[in-house]
Amino acid sequence: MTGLIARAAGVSRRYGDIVALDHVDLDIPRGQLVGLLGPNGAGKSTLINLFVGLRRPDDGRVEIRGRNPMTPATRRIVGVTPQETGLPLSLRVGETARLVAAHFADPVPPAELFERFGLTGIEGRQCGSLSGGQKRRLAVALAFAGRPEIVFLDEPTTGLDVDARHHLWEGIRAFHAEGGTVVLTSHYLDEVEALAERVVVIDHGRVIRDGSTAEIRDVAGMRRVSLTAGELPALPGVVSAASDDTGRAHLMTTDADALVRELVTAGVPFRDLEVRSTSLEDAFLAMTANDHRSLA
Ligand SMILES: Nc1ncnc2c1ncn2[C@@H]1O[C@H](COP(=O)(O)OP(=O)(O)OP(=O)(O)O)[C@@H](O)[C@H]1O
Repeated sequence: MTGLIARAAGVSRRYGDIVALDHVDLDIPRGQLVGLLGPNGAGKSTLINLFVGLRRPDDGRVEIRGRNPMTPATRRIVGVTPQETGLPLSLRVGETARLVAAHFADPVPPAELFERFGLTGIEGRQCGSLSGGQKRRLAVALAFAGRPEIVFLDEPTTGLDVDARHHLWEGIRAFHAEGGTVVLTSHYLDEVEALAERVVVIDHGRVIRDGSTAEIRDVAGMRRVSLTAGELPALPGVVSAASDDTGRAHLMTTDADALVRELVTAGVPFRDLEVRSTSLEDAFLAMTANDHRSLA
């Protein structure tokens, strides 16, 4: 089946005076792996809560496969790991997995799920005795138990060490490779770069950018120009400038060629010039900084 699996159309959600989402439009085609990126309080979790039917929008419409996410039939095709996971602490890991599996007609056998998410060997442990990282991995694994069509993962790898993160990534990638749709939020920008094919940047309850990971980087078009020099004159096109402990200057610019030409024209004595493309994190910071500036 192709086409859209999830849609938010003109969605707003307020909590008292706080506008958590402000007229958000977002279409998610079946099979896509989408990263939602944004600073704390941007509205990412609120959007996920609407998609999984935990809350209703104040305005607009949210649909999963064209239907209300709150209906039981729709919930059965949706997997979710919320930001804060409440596992039954006195149940064993295997029992918990079987309990979750019992809600579905054709669940993934727990052993297969554990294998996929690197949890084999802890089936007999009580959930309450697991480390924070193990609890997190179990909670994420359980989102896949019912062979969902779409999975929403709110900061799936928070608090995990590098190995555990990579194990989870493999599980998520395997689901996606079989045609599953994934929407994840993350504060780890390398995670979004590593997993997602599409990045939706949310800030102040609005979608401020929507594109491929490469496009998002290009939109900001930022380059980092690093050099060792004495006092630098005012240079056009420099978005931000900083120097490190060694006195090396790092200039963020949207036009590295023009900046280098300007340095030469101005007769600035410099050495060890380096021009690098920026990480998504740098681009993201530049984007939100630009947006805030344009509002000023
Ligand atoms: N139940 C609630 N009651 C009141 N305000 C809320 C509630 N849930 C969220 N908010 C507010 O709505 C805004 C959006 O919050 P949300 O949790 O969706 O952001 P987020 O992008 O997921 O943030 P984070 O990255 O910190 O998890 C914030 O200002 C938050 O304080």
